[in-house]
Amino acid sequence: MARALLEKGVRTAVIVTLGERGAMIVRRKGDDETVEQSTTDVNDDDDSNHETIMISEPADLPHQALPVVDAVGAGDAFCGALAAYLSRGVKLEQASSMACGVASMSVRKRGAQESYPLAQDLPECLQLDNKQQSSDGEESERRGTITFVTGNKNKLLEVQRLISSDQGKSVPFDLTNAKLDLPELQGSPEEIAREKCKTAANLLQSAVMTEDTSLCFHALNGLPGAYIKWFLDGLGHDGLNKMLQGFDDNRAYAQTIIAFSPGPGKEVHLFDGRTEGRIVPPRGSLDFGWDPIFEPLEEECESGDIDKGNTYAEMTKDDKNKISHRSKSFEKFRHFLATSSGEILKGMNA
Ligand SMILES: O=c1[nH]c(=O)c2ncn([C@@H]3O[C@H](COP(=O)(O)OP(=O)(O)OP(=O)(O)O)[C@@H](O)[C@H]3O)c2[nH]1
Ligand SMILES: [Mg+2]
Repeated sequence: MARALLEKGVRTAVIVTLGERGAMIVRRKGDDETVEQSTTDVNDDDDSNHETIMISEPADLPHQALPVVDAVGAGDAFCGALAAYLSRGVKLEQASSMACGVASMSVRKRGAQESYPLAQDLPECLQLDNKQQSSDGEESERRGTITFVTGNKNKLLEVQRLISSDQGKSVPFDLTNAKLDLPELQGSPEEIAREKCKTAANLLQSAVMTEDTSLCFHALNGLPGAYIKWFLDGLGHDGLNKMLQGFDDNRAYAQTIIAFSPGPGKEVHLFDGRTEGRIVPPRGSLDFGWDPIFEPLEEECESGDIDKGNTYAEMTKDDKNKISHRSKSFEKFRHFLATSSGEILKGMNA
């Protein structure tokens, strides 16, 4: 349906609201918000001409814990809020995420109009544009939104957990999520991360963060590294263990590289976090990738003051976050956001 509407001449994008799952933006590949209608011949059965961007509300809105009581008026709340944000110059993806946030407030009250929040009742991160307009150049008041582009729900959950445990060290940025599977070039983890982040910033025309995780075996000079996803899919936990048979070194490190760009064509900043461990037969919950075969070294556990001898999959999520590759990289990123926020906000608005 969205593709048919685009074919009939919708100029920018079709947005489909998806209830509690947020919303979806469908547009022609290569279009940004200002591009005139494409002349591409669109084939309804072939998705190669379109891109779909999944949008969710900003993480950690204060009302999220409240029960949903009535969905009447939620679509109108979304449309009204979207129009308001767009009219203030907020980009489509960010405006859609914020509009999901407003609609999710409306379903927590009964009725239609009575359920819409007043501007002054909106939480800080949904008031972004008011702040920007009223602050008149005063940077300390301004906030920016960064879109975490990932197709991996477990990564998103861990980063959301890191952010919510970050209260008190807060930075003037809100995080939203776009679920996109981006092409990943071959190369070193740094090269892959840099190119993926550039692609995401161009595609979304906004400030983005991406993250790439590698699992690097010392005995294999760092392989499978960034290609661990395909090795894990192809060989499973047992196969990964077998790859080390014949070596007397089962050590490996997990590495996350967060890449951040304030916008299309802007500099990409990389933040590297590593945790040293051993590859062992699988133990613990099977929720997340290779967690069951990665046992962090004793020194890593000591540094986080957690029990030794467990795989990531046997730890609580909070314990994993105390020592994980992801949390180390995230901590560097958070420090960068905290110490360079003025410059970054300028770059985002330039
Ligand atoms: O057990 C795990 N514990 C972790 O902490 C962890 N972090 C990432 N992964 C997995 O390692 C591969 C990296 O690939 P990756 O960085 O390209 O991710 P992805 O393609 O799934 O998502 P994204 O690229 O859309 O963000 C994928 O198989 C991920 O599922 C992990 N597995
Ligand atoms: Mg990937």
